[in-house]
Order: sequence, then structure tokens, then C-alpha cells
Amino acid sequence: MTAVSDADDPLARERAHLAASRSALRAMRADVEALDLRDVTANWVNSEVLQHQIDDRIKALADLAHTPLFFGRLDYLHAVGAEEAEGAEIKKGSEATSLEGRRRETGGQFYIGRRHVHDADGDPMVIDWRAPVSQPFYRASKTAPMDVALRRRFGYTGGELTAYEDEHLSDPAEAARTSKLLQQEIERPRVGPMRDIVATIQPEQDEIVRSGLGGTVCVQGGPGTGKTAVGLHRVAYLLYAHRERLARTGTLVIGPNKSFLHYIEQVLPALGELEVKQATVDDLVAHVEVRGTDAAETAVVKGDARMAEVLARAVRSHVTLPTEALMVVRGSRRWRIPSYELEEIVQELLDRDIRYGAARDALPQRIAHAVLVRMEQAGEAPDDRVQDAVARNAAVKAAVKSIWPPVDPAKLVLRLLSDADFLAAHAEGILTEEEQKAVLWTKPARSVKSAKWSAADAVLIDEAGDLVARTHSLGHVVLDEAQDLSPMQYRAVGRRCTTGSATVLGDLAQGTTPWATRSWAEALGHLGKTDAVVEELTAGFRVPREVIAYASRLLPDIAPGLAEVESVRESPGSLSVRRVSDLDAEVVAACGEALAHEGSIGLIAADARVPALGAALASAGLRCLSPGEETTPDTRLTLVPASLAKGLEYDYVVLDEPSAVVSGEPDLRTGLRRLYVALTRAVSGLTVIHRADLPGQLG
Ligand SMILES: Nc1ncnc2c1ncn2[C@@H]1O[C@H](COP(=O)(O)OP(=O)(O)OP(=O)(O)O)[C@@H](O)[C@H]1O
Repeated sequence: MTAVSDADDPLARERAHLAASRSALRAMRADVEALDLRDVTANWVNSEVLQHQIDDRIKALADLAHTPLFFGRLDYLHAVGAEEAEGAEIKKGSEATSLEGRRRETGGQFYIGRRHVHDADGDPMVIDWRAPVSQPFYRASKTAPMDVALRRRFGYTGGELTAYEDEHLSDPAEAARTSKLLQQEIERPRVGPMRDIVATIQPEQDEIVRSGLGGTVCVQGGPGTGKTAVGLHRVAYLLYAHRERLARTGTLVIGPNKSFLHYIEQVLPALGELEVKQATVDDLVAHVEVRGTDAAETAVVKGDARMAEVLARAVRSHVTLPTEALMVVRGSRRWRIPSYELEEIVQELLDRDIRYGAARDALPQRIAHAVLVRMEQAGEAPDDRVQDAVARNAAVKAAVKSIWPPVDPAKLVLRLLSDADFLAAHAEGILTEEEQKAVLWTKPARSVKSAKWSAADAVLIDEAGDLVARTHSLGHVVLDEAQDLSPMQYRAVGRRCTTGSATVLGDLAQGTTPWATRSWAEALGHLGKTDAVVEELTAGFRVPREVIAYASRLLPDIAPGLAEVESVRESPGSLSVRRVSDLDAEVVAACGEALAHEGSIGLIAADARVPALGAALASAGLRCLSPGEETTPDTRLTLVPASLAKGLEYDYVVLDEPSAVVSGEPDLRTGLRRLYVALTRAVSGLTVIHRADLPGQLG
């Protein structure tokens, strides 16, 4: 029997490259594991830090059995520069040199994967998907082949490479066709948390993913258009392209709630990025314990950007212009600074755009300077040490304390919400009387500790905190489900990226808070990023065509003017709407039917219906999870209160009583938006079960 030659069996050749890449990765990992820190660090702290970095590197180099090491290949027509091939990762001269050789032979053949893998000589076996040379894998087309002769996509079953699909982009004779492997990957059933999409990022998504670190991008996109996926991949891309800078400044992903963050938390580690922090807006502003809630009209006023002006006035009101001269005694001499001169110093600090706390810190030195000028006029020759000593003089300290006392942000907000006169003094001309009444506590709180702070109050404290001392800014912030943020929350996020940039993701049609975003331009203004570019994603990857068409009947009422999502997925029979008389029993039965399919099942219901449905499922012997709990092959059903459905997805969704979802909200528009969210969580099938009439648009 003759052995099959490589040329005869390309699949065998690709498998051989996979096996070789795997062993190269193992060798890279072994190299890192073998590092002996005792040789390089004498000091314990350094070795702790280094060990941490090494542990991360070892984790990042893990060969995950079910994550293919590469998913594509590009064959270039002409040579590619070493810079482009390795992008920001290029470090070793040997890689560049050996690449040179490879280019001469082949014109450039690159395997694209989740991370860079090289062999013992430093020859690249797999190129990081983020390297510039990988870009045509996502963007090249028949009309713009980007110098690519062949684009090959690989299909895997488990960890096994089982198929490939070729596109000869520069061959005019070959007709363009849609990729089956791409379609299969998009339709692969979901079990467990969200996964990465590196193998199938679409051209319009790639443009956002690879947009530069300097600019803020805002993405408007309907349900399932890949906003979350794009935001997470953008962070991974930026970390690759600007690793050092972002390692110093930090990156953060902000999501609407803990269960959502739990759902997305494995995407970045799967891409080898372990250092990105995640938080909700509430986490960011957790200066006090939140135990209270606000009525909607109160929260609307507290979340309004005008509150920033009220707070700014209230903070500044602590400055009292001096009315008396200051006498500084040093040895046998007395130095007098008249009140008008003190006033000038204070006024000058007030006019400058610096934080209250920074100005307070500067004041003693300014006063000391005025004293020094007098000393010099009197023929003395004081130096810096004298100035410092004067700044610390008891009389100067006392003057500073009375002119510019310290401000505690939480105490300030406590006073604004408790003391009608204090609020009125600073809200005059900004908030109406009714609005002032709305924010005042009916029962004034005694102390910061005992106050029943609401989530909106915590944001006010954060704003006040920033007026006193500048908030630390990160290098990049991804803000998901942004449409639900109040103007004051946008400001809280904005001050965490004043010197960095942001990726803002949202859908105006899915805004379900009373202060939901009306326009991105307005939101970006509150965020402090008016120069942001607004992009729109319209291709839907989650929801099948039939289902999105049904949900989109709500669009004219909830977001007139927004385009309907164009599903990339045809899935006939994916929608079923049933009117029943025994609601609970039929819902349980529908869950049972859904469980006959592979993948995850979500039963979505109005929050108030959740206890009854939980009991009905339990008595039918069906185990269910709460959102954020991980699905397992044994327990694939999650009971989801409609208020937590946002951002999540399930292969099959059973939606209980739509009218209850609508009436669970304070107004019709919010109710219909909540329903729109619930209707757009299904990947493969949606079953709507109702006893009451459906909202008119769906009837
Ligand atoms: N290019 C792609 N290839 C494969 N799957 C994709 C692609 N883009 C998005 N998806 C998948 O589509 C689903 C929806 O994506 P995602 O959750 O990011 O959408 P979204 O716009 O944030 O939705 P929502 O508005 O509902 O929060 C996810 O399962 C995601 O992995």
C-alpha cells in the first residue's frame, strides 16, 4: 500500500500541521513552566509579581481540547511584511528572519488562530487573529481580495479537524458563495456561557473590533447583532495592539447585572486575556451600602444631568471668602496678609478649573507665598523650606479650614437630600419645586451609615466625589446595554475613561428604564465623548428570521425609525404561538418539549409570574436554574424573570403570557420594550404561550 501523499490529501496535511502546532504550543508552555525565578529575582515581592505573570502566561498557553488552535488559513499572492505578519507581538528577530524564508518559498501562508504559536526555531506555526496579516481573513472578498489567493476555513468536531472549505478570492472564475462552515458555527447549539466568535467575525463587525484605541465607538444594533461579542473582541484586539499602554492604564467591561457578567466572563480568557475587569455601574459607585429604592419620578430627577450642576454649586458653597486679615507669627516677627489679598488668592483658585480638593491642597502654599513676598520686601531671604513651614503654620491651617473646609461627598449628598433649604439654595433655577420635593427624603437620614441610600444616590455621591478629587481614568472601557443608563450614570462611566476611550454598545429599542437613552448623540455628550463615531449593526446572528419579524412588529411603537434586524438565519418553524386555557400546565409542557432538543432552554416570564412557574416546574419534576447559573448537560432549563433577560440567549425559549410581561412595567412603552427583549432571546426556536389576549401588535 502506498502512503497518501500530502498533496493528495490536504486534510491529512492540515491535521499534521495541527498536531505539530499543538506540540509546539506544549513546548512553549513547558519553556515557561521551566523558568526558575530564583535565578532572576533576589527579592520576594518581585518574584511574587513575576510568578503571577508567569502563571497567567501558562494559563494563556493552555491547549484547550475543544477550542481549535487554528480555524483558518490565508495564502497570499505576494510577500507580506514581517511587521504585518506579527503586528504588535513581534519581538524576536528570529521570527522575522524565518518568516522571510517562508515568504520566499510560498508568497506567505498563514494559519490563523486564537494565539501565536511558534516552533523551536521561532518559526510561526499559528498567527494571532489580531495580527494585521490575519485581517483579510475577516475582510477580504471576491471584489476586494486584499492580495489573498486562498482563504480556507476549518471545521472541527470536538477537537478533531474534520473539514475545510476554500475560497479562491483572486480567481475570477470561482463564484462567490456563502460558507456552510460559517453557517454551522453560527447555528451551533449554545450550552453554558457565551463563547468567542473569532472564527467568524463579519466584515462590518471587524471594522469596529479593529478600530483604533484613540477613538470612542458607539454601536447601535438590534437584538443579536453581535454588539456584546464585538465589544469583547475589541478589548482583546486593543490589548494585543497596545499591550503595554493598556496594562498600565487598565481596561474594564461594564454590564447591566451580575448574571450578565457571569454569562460573558469566559470570552476574554478564552482569547488569552485574563486581566480585563468586569463590573456593573452600581459596582463602580459603591461608596455606600445601597438599601433603598426610589420611585421612578425621583430616580429620573436624581439621574438627570442637571443634578451635576446642583452638586457642583453645593460643593463650591463650602468656600467662604475671607473677611479678616491673617496674621502669621514667625519668631519675633508678625506678617499680615490683608483680607482683600486672601480673597484674591481664593478667587483665583475658584476661577481655575481644578478639583475642590486640589485647590484646598494648594491654598496653604499660596498663602505662604504671599507671606514670603512680604519677607523678601522686608529684606529677608527665605527659601522653599520657609515657605513649607509657613504653609504648615497653625494660623494658616486654621484660615484654610475656615475658608476651604474639607468636603465629604456622602455627607454632602446626605445634606442635599435631607435639608430642604440647603437643596433649594443650590437647586434654584435648576430644579423646579416639584423636582426638589421629589428628591428630598420624606424622613431625613441621621448619618451616612443609617441612610437608606438608593442606587441613584450612590451615583450622586460618586459625582460629588469627583468634584472633590479626580476619578482615576482607565485606558479603555466597554459599556454594554448602555441604553439603560441615566445621564448621571453616563457621567460616572465617562469619568472613568477621561484620558482613555470607550466602546458604547446598545439598542435604543431595548431601553427599559424610565430614563432610557433617546439619542446616542445626547448619551455621548453625557459620557464626555462627543467626538465618538456611531456605527450601526443590522445583521442578526441570534434570532431566526421568522422570530425577529414577529418581534419587530413592536418596533413602530417602541423605537420608531429604527431599522428591523436582518437575520442571517433562516429557520422555518422556529416560531409557535399558542393560546391555552391552563397556562401553567401548558408552559411546563412546552418546556418539556423544548428539552427534547439539544442546547439551552430559557423560560421567560413576567417577574411576578416566576414563583408560580418555579413551583409548577418543580411539581412536574423539571429542575431549573436562575440566570447566571451555568447550564450543564443535566440541567439545561433556566427560569428567567423578564427583567433579567437582557443580553442573554437560549437555544429554545418558552415565553409565558406576554401581556403579563407588558403590564409588569410602569408604562406601556416600557412594557412593550421589555416584551421585545423577551421575544428576541431565542437562537433556534420560540414558543409563546398565552391565556390572555396578546398585545395588539402581536395579535
Ligand atoms: N460573527 C458572528 N459569528 C458567529 N456568531 C456570532 C457573530 N456575531 C454574533 N454572534 C452570536 O450571536 C449571538 C448574539 O450576539 P450578542 O449577544 O453579542 O448580540 P447583542 O447585539 O449584544 O444582542 P442583545 O442586543 O440582545 O444584547 C451570540 O451568540 C454571538 O456569539
